[in-house]
Amino acid sequence: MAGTALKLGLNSQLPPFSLFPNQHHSSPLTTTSSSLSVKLFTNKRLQNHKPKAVLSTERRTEGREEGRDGEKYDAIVIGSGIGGLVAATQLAAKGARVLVLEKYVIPGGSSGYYTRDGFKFDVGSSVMFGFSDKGNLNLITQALAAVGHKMEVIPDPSTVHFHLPKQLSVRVHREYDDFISELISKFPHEKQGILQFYGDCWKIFNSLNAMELKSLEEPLYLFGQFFKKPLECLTLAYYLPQNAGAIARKYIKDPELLSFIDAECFIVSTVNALQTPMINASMVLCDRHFGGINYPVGGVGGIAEALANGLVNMGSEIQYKANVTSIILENRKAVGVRLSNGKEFFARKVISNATRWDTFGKLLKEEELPEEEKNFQKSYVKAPSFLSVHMGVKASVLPPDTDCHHFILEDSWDNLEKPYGSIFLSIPTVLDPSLAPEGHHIFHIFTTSGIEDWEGLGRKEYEQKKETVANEIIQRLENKLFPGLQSSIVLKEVGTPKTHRRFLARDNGTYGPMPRGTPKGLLAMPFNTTAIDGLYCVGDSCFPGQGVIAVAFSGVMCAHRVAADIGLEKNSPVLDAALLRLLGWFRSMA
Ligand SMILES: NC(=O)c1ccc[n+]([C@@H]2O[C@H](COP(=O)([O-])OP(=O)(O)OC[C@H]3O[C@@H](n4cnc5c(N)ncnc54)[C@H](O)[C@@H]3O)[C@@H](O)[C@H]2O)c1
Ligand SMILES: CC(C)=CCC/C(C)=C/C=C/C(C)=C/C=C/C(C)=C/C=C/C=C(C)/C=C/C=C(C)/C=C/C=C(\C)CCC=C(C)C
Repeated sequence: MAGTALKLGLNSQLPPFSLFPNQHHSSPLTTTSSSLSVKLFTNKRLQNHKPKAVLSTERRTEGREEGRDGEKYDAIVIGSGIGGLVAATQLAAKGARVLVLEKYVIPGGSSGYYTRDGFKFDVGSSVMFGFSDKGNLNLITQALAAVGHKMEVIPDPSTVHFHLPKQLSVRVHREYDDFISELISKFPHEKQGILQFYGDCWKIFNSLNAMELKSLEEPLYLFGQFFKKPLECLTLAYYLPQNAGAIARKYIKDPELLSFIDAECFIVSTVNALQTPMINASMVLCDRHFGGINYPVGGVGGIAEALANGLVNMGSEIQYKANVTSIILENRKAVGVRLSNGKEFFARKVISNATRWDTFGKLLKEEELPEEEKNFQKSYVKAPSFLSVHMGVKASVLPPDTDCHHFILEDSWDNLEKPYGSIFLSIPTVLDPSLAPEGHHIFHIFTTSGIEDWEGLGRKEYEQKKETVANEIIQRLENKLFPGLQSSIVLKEVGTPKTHRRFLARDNGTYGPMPRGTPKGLLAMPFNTTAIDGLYCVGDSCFPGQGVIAVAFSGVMCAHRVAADIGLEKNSPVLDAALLRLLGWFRSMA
């Protein structure tokens, strides 16, 4: 539970966000995994598997690795973000032999971690959806169970505490009734509208929760679901092209309440409610009360570590410091990948967990951009990146009963979507004190920021700018919530969009896709197959978009489609072709 002692190394381990060369990050597979509360289920199949080599980039010296003639690998996955790891582990659980190639030294991407001076920091979000023990939408729990793991989690009593203009303060309690009563107490004249809007969200959530979630690109499954759960499927089909803001406006008139719903959506989509697909909004606005937000003991990085370990235990492989620089095509079919050191690996299918911009713009740069990708780029732009500040602070700076997650927008609703306009703050040590040395807390602060603000600066100017911008954000937090914050800091690491670009290998350090205008809900979002035969994408630039649980779903869908294509799941080539054409046509209508 919360107080479980986690032995963190005494030596500083430089963080991924440090820009100093020659930094090291100890392998999660050799150091910290034993200290995480990860339980191995009894699973005969897993016990019979012998762990294969990990970190084995040196295994063979010639250019070409095995995998071609004997078809050693059924699939290669480029990148070990949660999207890539879920696709890989789901495939391995179906009996496929998978190779994951990760550029960095540990798994997880945006859901990784780093340690420094006894603090253990989550790289990205600490708000975990899908981590409960009930329903069909606990996709993180299910992904871990597929590799025989279960992580101990700490229930968060509130998802987020909003601190908004005109002193509007709303706490999103775990219990739905408590949240709704608090919201109604702030907007009593909108009681009906509030119940109707959130009621629609529940209709969608309950439909999603009733379904078995698999690839929407696989016709036998999709038609089977329509047959088994017609009402639920029709509900989802009805809401698929709709956005939360438009539905909120059907029921609610008060502009301040509509702005609150914008903020509810912004924290998960980085855009306002009018641009946020209703299905995605419903998923997060309800799961936080249904399964609740649960924090994994030992930090978010433990999820990726457990998945990577599970993958290896099932006889597949993961290699680190394996930077894929191109996807190898033969007769317009993806057959393998080439690394920066010249090594080549071959497999029946290639899955890219790099963003679609990176996949098509960098790994396939010689190719003309396929029409589908042009359409994707017409509908979606890269969301800005983040400025992130990871701090260790003295515990005395926290008022009693401080919540774990906060969203702060001080003066004007107009600033919601502006760079540095609003501030996200997570204090995961409120839930799991073992992440920091005794008497200290972690502050993970982030705010949107574009790469253009950080380019063309000299080294000194860049460092000075990081210090100035971070200090302004910290001062705002001090003024609003934590008197004495500046003087309580014992450790501070600032990451910019350039840092995110470098360490997460995401074009411009982007947070993910953002609709160019008002989208038709999720209709234009591409699934996992691509115009290149044998190449699939997974992660947040695929349906349903950003979010750890969202990319986990994209991993489940991708694994199902690939498994059907390599004969590990039922498939029907005739229906496949018809459905893929139909889905392409739907997307072109968006
Ligand atoms: N600060 C934040 O909170 C933050 C920031 C960005 C993204 N996110 C969230 O993180 C999730 C993204 O998950 P995801 O699974 O889509 O991806 P990811 O970005 O987390 O992981 C992609 C992985 O692929 C690796 N990679 C990329 N290109 C590679 C290459 N050429 N060769 C080898 N490895 C390569 C990267 O190193 C990374 O580990 C989403 O939930 C997103 O919303 C959060
Ligand atoms: C195909 C056709 C055409 C039709 C058919 C119909 C149908 C059947 C349909 C179906 C559908 C489905 C199944 C769908 C599904 C979906 C899903 C699952 C979704 C999900 C989503 C999720 C999400 C979006 C999530 C997100 C999250 C996030 C992003 C988070 C974040 C967080 C953060 C950033 C943190 C914050 C912090 C603070 C405040 C501090």
